[in-house]
Amino acid sequence: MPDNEVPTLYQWLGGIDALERLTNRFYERVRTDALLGPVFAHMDAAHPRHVAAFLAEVLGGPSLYSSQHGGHPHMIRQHLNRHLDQARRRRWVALLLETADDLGMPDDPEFRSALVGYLEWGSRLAVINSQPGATVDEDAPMPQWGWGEVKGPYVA
Ligand code: HEM
Repeated sequence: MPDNEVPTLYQWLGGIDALERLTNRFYERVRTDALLGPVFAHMDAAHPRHVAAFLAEVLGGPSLYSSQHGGHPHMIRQHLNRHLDQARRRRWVALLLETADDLGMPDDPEFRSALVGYLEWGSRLAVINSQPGATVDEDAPMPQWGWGEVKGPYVA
């Protein structure tokens, strides 16, 4: 990457291997969590890999989820009628961030504020899409998330 080029969030966090480490460890914890365990009781063994592919694409990496896993409409479909609530959403976000800390993922203010921003947005949409009457927009584009207001990593 040229020195003056701002990395994507995907590059900054370490690419697909780092994301798969994150989701594998995260869903191990989810399984044993009192609030979230029952919600994910029937989760497929490939679920952590699929979510890593989704996050990779959102955070500026390759279009793995669109090309191999049905794209954004498929993800939305997975949340329909799950009746998720704010308590479960908050636990989901908190556990993911704790797992990122445990794994020593980048914790600079710029990266973490962008990551938290995406997780807040995405998890709130998951709750909305899980309520009775929610429908899937088959043309929904994949979200794209960047550094936001901080514009890039801190350079001393
Ligand atoms: C940024 C937030 C989120 C993202 C990016 C995300 C992503 C995904 C993706 C990509 C899938 C489909 C996986 C596949 O294709 O196999 C999925 C399924 C699912 N998600 Fe989420 N999700 C988010 C938030 C949440 C939250 C907050 C909850 C619950 C508290 C939740 C519960 C579920 C469940 C129960 C499934 C189906 C699991 C199964 O196969 O049994 N998601 N999610």
